[in-house]
Amino acid sequence: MVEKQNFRDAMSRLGAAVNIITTDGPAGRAGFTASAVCSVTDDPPTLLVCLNRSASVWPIFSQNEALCVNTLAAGHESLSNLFGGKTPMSDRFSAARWRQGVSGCPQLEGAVASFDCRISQVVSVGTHDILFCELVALERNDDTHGLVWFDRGYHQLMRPAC
Ligand SMILES: NC(=O)C1=CN([C@@H]2O[C@H](COP(=O)(O)OP(=O)(O)OC[C@H]3O[C@@H](n4cnc5c(N)ncnc54)[C@H](O)[C@@H]3O)[C@@H](O)[C@H]2O)C=CC1
Ligand SMILES: Cc1cc2nc3c(=O)[nH]c(=O)nc-3n(C[C@H](O)[C@H](O)[C@H](O)COP(=O)(O)O)c2cc1C
Repeated sequence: MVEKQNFRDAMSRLGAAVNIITTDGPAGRAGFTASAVCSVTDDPPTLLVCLNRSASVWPIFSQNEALCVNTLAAGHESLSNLFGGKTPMSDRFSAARWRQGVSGCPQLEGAVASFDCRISQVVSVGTHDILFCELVALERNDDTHGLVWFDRGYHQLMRPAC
């Protein structure tokens, strides 16, 4: 049996993009920071997001039918901390500029990419819900540098100059 702490220590060695997952709809607006995001299939274009059911945002994401995965850029570290902590929702959103995407969910200005999705399926595993998300629209910003969560800290990824 692998201990939880041992698992987390090993998982901290897997670098991952940092994302702010937003939603809006009948249950209201919410957002949280997530590194557990992954591409599932490109036909139809689908990704997954793992959300802890004990998070304050869970009731909102479980009622709304859409979300947007906003992949963070270098410079978004403090915004990531805001959406990853015990911060009131209004403080989280007032710290950045947002547009409304096709799905109605907030899209972060200056994100590396924004994946606007409808939630197509939800599977519960252990403490988390896996949200399968089918793309309805996407935006890319190729002028930004990347941001990775590795070894419990942020690391900026610079694009090489041409
Ligand atoms: N998948 C998740 O739910 C994740 C949650 N977090 C949360 O963010 C905070 C800071 O995390 P770290 O500084 O990276 O240190 P940490 O020691 O809490 O986590 C190390 C690594 O373990 C994994 N992990 C952590 N909590 C998990 C969970 N409840 N379920 C599945 N995997 C989990 C993630 O890959 C994480 O980067 C913690 O409260 C952590 O729970 C962070 C990353 C992923
Ligand atoms: C870098 C980072 C990555 C995180 N990744 C996830 C994740 O993939 N899934 C998740 O459920 N929570 C993740 N969290 C934690 C949530 O962001 C946090 O629980 C969420 O903001 C809810 O907090 P609240 O209950 O105070 O509102 C992450 C936090 C940080 C700082």
